[in-house]
Amino acid sequence: MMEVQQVRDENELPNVDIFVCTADPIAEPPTLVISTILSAMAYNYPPEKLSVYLSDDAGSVLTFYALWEASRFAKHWLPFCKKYSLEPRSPATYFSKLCNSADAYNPTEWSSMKNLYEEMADRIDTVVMLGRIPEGLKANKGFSEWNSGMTSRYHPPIVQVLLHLILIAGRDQDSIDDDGNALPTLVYMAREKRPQHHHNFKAGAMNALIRVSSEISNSPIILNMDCDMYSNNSESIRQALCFFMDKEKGHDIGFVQYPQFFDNITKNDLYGNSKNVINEVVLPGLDGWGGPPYIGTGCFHRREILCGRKYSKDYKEDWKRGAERNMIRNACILEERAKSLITCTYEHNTQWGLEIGLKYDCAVEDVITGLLIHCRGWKSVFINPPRKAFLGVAPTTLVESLVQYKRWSEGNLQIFLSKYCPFILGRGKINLGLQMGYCIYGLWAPNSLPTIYYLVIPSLCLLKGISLFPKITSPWFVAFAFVTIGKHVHGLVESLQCGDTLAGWWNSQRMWILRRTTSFAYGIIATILKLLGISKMGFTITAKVSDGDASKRYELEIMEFGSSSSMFVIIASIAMLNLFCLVGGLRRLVVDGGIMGLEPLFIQVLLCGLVVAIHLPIYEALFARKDEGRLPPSITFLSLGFAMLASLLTLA
Ligand SMILES: O=c1ccn([C@@H]2O[C@H](COP(=O)(O)OP(=O)(O)O[C@H]3O[C@H](CO)[C@@H](O)[C@H](O)[C@H]3O)[C@@H](O)[C@H]2O)c(=O)[nH]1
Ligand SMILES: [Mn+2]
Repeated sequence: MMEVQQVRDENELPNVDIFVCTADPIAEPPTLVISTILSAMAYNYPPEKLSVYLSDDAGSVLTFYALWEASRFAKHWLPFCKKYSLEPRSPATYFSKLCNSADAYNPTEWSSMKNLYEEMADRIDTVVMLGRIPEGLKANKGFSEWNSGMTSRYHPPIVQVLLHLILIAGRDQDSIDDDGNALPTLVYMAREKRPQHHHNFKAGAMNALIRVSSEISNSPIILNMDCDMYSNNSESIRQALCFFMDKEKGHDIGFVQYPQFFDNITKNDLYGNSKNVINEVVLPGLDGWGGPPYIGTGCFHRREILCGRKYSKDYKEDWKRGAERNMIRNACILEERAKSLITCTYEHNTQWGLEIGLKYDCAVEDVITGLLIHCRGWKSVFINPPRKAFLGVAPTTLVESLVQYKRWSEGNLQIFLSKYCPFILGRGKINLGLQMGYCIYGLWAPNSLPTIYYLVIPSLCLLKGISLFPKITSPWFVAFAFVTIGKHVHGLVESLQCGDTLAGWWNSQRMWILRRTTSFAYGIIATILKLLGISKMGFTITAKVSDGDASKRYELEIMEFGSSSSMFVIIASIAMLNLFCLVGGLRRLVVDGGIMGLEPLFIQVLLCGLVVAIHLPIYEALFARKDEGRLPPSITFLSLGFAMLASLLTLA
């Protein structure tokens, strides 16, 4: 990858727009959001060519306040980053990781910057805790957009240009930093929300951003970042541009996707959240078949392609697009124009969400949008440089992780069952390998059915003494052993090679079982209900914070239950059932047949034993733990009841 990097004339660099989405000031704390924003503003890239947009789906004045603070802090932070070539440029991460000022080049400057940051973060946290902004600010431009009747689901469109170079001459003296250099453009946007109009979640926010930015900066390249995923490498824009601007091959490329990595994964990755194998094996593999899917964050698109353009040999990118800065000196006019593009009714009777912009009505708007781009003839590129480009927040509780996988499996199954199925839509348009690559995810959800079968039926048969698999002495046994051992050894080696630990691999095996029995099963049900028109699509945001004790347990890698989610009933019942079957089955063997009776049931004993072994943390949470994160007694009773019922019915 690095070889492609060419030194270019700085003047040739195109403008770049960065979109950051947030949706809830409680689940996604504004301090987290602005750290992402600041890391994006601080890219090593000519600031007058960079515009950063925040879409706030909560339309919250608290988030706006945080962004306003960030716009002021940026004046000090950006020169500081550039002066010392800091990495990472998210202040929250930088100051939390480099705790020792002795490592800094200039300890006094370092400490004063740290204080400045911490004071700002404190002010923001206080405002968020109180739920209101300081009285004195209310009259300020921007803040006066809010009034008491507004909620996250009911508010007018808001666009506030916080920093914009061209305005310097007029109102905005703030658009230069401490060293007198330009700051990137910074814009706050909250699209209009009314309860009677569906807002299409992140896809709707992205489409609104596309339109608002077209009015303000209109850059040819767009980078999309989730608010919880900061830039960890200030060179990422330049690296991505190497592909788009490559004289020979750049022409075909629609988007450039960086992997998703997380900076809150514990040593043995209890919830199997790290995507090491996906990032090191699967996505590079798909890259060879025409390119990785669009996975929502850390992705650079050409604006035109995001807006539905079909591939053609004659297409010429207008790299100068947006370079003629909007010469309107009055920010208010710009804002009013932009607002008119994000009303609830703007998209009515248009192709937005269908042919233009991100696709609506899919829980994985990113994947389906990327698939459509691929099918319009464009290629994508996967880029994974040694210094990670983006680092995010992975779910820290079991239920969060399961709900996230439910959304993903549901969205991908929905694509698979629709006219957008990669095999149908992609036929003749994309490589068969890529079609199959997309379908791995489409078939996640259906995979729950065989998994549940294998977790329940062989164990119940063991309890009853019915043999389902070949004896150890049978030649067929070899086939079973070969497939099972082969698959798992292969998986294990791959996982270790990609940097997982042995315990991490074991944990991820457990997570796959839990996901298949819960997330994926729910994913099937949700997809069916949606197909029948009984329910509508939802988007449950993943929480980015957890309370004190829960996060301590996360650090210690103790599984977090705590709530009584219906998913836990399934998990606990399967665990209990297998325990009963193992004990009952072994007892039967000892009492009736002695060790000789084991032969025909060997595979089942082994399978059931492994299921019990992998569920050990579940038994602990059911019976041994006393902390708040254990499984609640109601779940213990329910699961005992279900498991006993199933066992008794089997034996009867
Ligand atoms: O109505 C909504 C809901 C979500 N978001 C934003 O979408 C992003 C992703 O949401 P998150 O709860 O963090 O979901 P994840 O499961 O972590 O997201 C992954 O999966 C999603 C699709 O399911 C993609 O949209 C994301 O880009 C991808 O990182 C966040 O920035 C949210 O603020 C909105 O802007 N509006
Ligand atoms: Mn996320």
